[in-house]
Amino acid sequence: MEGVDILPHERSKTQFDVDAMKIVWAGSRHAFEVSDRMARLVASDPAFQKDNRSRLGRKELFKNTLRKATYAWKRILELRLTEEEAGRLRFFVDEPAFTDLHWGMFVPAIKGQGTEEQQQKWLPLAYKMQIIGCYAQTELGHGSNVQGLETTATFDPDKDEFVIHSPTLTSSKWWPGGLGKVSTHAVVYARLITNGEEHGVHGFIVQLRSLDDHMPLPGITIGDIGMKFGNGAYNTMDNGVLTFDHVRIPRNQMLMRVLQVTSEGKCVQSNVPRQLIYGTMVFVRQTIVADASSALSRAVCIATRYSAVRRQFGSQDGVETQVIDYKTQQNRLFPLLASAYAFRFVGEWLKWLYTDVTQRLQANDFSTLPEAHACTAGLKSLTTTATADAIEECRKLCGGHGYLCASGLPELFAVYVPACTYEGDNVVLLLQVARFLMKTVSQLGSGKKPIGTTAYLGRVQDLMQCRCEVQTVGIIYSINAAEDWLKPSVMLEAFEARSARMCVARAQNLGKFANPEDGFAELSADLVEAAVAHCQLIVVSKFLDKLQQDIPGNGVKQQLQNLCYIYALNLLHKHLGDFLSTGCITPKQASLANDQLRSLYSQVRPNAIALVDAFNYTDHYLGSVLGRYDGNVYPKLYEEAWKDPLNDSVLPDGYNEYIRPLLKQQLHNSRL
Ligand SMILES: CCCCCCCCCC/C=C\CCCCCCC/C=C/C(=O)SCCNC(=O)CCNC(=O)[C@H](O)C(C)(C)COP(=O)(O)OP(=O)(O)OC[C@H]1O[C@@H](n2cnc3c(N)ncnc32)[C@H](O)[C@@H]1OP(=O)(O)O
Ligand SMILES: Cc1cc2nc3c(=O)[nH]c(=O)nc-3n(C[C@H](O)[C@H](O)[C@H](O)COP(=O)(O)OP(=O)(O)OC[C@H]3O[C@@H](n4cnc5c(N)ncnc54)[C@H](O)[C@@H]3O)c2cc1C
Repeated sequence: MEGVDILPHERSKTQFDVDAMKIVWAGSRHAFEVSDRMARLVASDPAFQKDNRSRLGRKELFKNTLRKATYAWKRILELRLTEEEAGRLRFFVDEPAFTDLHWGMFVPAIKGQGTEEQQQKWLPLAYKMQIIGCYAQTELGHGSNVQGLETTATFDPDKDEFVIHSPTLTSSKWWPGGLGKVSTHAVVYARLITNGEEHGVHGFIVQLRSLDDHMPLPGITIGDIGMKFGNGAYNTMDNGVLTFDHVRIPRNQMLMRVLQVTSEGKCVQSNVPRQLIYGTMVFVRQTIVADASSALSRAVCIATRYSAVRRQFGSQDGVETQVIDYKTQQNRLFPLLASAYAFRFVGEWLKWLYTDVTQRLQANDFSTLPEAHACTAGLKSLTTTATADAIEECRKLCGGHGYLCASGLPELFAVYVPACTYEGDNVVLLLQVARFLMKTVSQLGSGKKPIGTTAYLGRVQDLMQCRCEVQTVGIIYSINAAEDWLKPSVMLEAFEARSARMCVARAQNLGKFANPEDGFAELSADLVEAAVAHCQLIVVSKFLDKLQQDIPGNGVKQQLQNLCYIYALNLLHKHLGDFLSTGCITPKQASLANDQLRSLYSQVRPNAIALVDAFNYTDHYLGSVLGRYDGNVYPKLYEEAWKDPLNDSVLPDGYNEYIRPLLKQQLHNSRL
């Protein structure tokens, strides 16, 4: 069987209701319908064509993005799309643009950190896009260390104004998306100084450009920071540089929900915790987790379809083997497929957690903010690292053709990989999780019961006193055969015990240092490992929780169960050192886990194509010849090659200047 016949044949082997799975993936029937409608709308509109992106120069590329972003906004208004529909439309347009920062960070920063009055003034302008905003926090010298920012906002009580100033080169704002060429306004983070005293970093709304002619206002120097990794990719975004030379703004443009500055320059702290200044990052990190499952599922969809189409070796009956049938290919691909589903469900849960913490904050309940910070930071780190690695693995899974831009994978990697850095470097974020875990463990002795995602540390409190010996974990007695690994309680216990034991061991080591900060610095690599274990436990437990829900559709739950156990058992295999060294499982049980994993791959194999079809991606969104729905890869790849500008003429530009004289010279030399 060749070409276009392969994927229909694969689909005929499916053992579950794909339409029902599409709804599980989307989150609800309503979400599916909205998403499906928006995907078709974008795919059918030539204005959203994107297949030439990697061939455009920077200026052309950027102008093209301006056209698409403004056209998308026009369509949103014309069609009176809801916020949900607009969000999905943006998703399928699939091109980073200034509007992401306007809607994704500028608006949320004003909503989260502005007073009622400030929201009433600025949000209507932003909602109508009469002003365009960005989020100007990072500087040339400091990104991770927010308290180290150097831009100053000095209050001048005589004029009732703040003076925003960049005192050094390293205080130049550097990186904000949308800043370089488009934004008229920014939320600028600067050190607040009143009456000669410093009061930490706060957000200020600053107008950057004239609303008449778009020229930078006096005292403001502004530009783009230059080309970034990859062709096309994130170069559609005008990440910018910005300096202030004593720029004055009215006092009421400091975002004052957390701290108010009076006209005399007195600072009045509200009852809101200071950490709320970081609230926009919590919001965006949560959206980044949801986005990870999208990027990962996209890469996996391409690699899975192509692995079914591609054949190499093993011709017994004259037909070569589909590469998806090689166990090594399955062992690399299926855990990524499982991760896409796992990240989808943990993303759903995180959205719930974020909504819950936001409602509590509105009611002045700040108790769950530290957990929300730890979860968003940790899961952002875990999912983006895994997704960036997975996209690259998918490229390799597609062999040589994966390296072609036509596969869609190089651009996907280039556009995705900065997610490991923006909104917090992934290691820096794991260190935040580690701090949270160490604090939780240190409070166990005082009888404070951990709640939420750390409740397990309380449940296994007896472990804290013991010497972490093998016998203390119940799973030791529960797993005697490979199938025993398919018990949810066993799996959960294994991950909880591993994480708890790693946390306790790290806490005990920290206790050996006279100065805890010295200990934290010295042991930071170990602490990061404990943070990863904790975050992996969250993902596994949320997937297991999902399976407890009523999931309609023939065979759907069975497939999800298979994927859940593939996700967990593959992690167990990859981190076997942790599980064995903490005495959570025995070597024999580890070997049984591998047997079970292989068996699950065989169960997923006939359903693999349907499991990626359930993502419901259009060919437009996938942007990949290898991942085409119809599997017609070779003719289309051949066709695509001829579209390259190098093939516009038979002789390349430069033939007469370089190739011809070279060949003539060689000929001349050989005759001598
Ligand atoms: C209708 C039409 C719609 C049109 C449709 C369009 C739709 C588009 C929508 C798109 C939506 C979203 C897309 C968004 C696009 C995203 C693109 C990404 C662009 C990138 C942007 C950025 O990168 S912005 C800059 C981000 N920067 C960082 O992340 C910096 C990282 N550093 C930090 O977060 C902190 O400084 C760090 C935590 C590392 C250091 O803190 P620390 O040293 O501990 O010191 P302190 O600052 O003193 O903190 C102490 C205590 O505070 C706690 N804490 C820290 N952070 C937080 C937090 N975020 N929340 C709560 N609490 C926090 C910390 O735990 C300490 O607590 P303790 O109790 O005292 O221990
Ligand atoms: C594409 C892109 C878009 C961006 N958009 C925006 C935007 O819109 N607005 C905005 O304000 N910013 C934006 N940023 C900036 C981004 O938020 C920062 O780059 C990010 O927070 C990382 O900070 P940094 O660059 O200072 O890295 P650094 O902190 O300098 O990291 C360098 C290395 O040091 C390590 N490191 C740093 N601190 C520690 C520590 N305490 N312990 C151990 N290791 C450490 C890191 O792990 C990393 O390996 C963007 C960045 C990118 C790449």
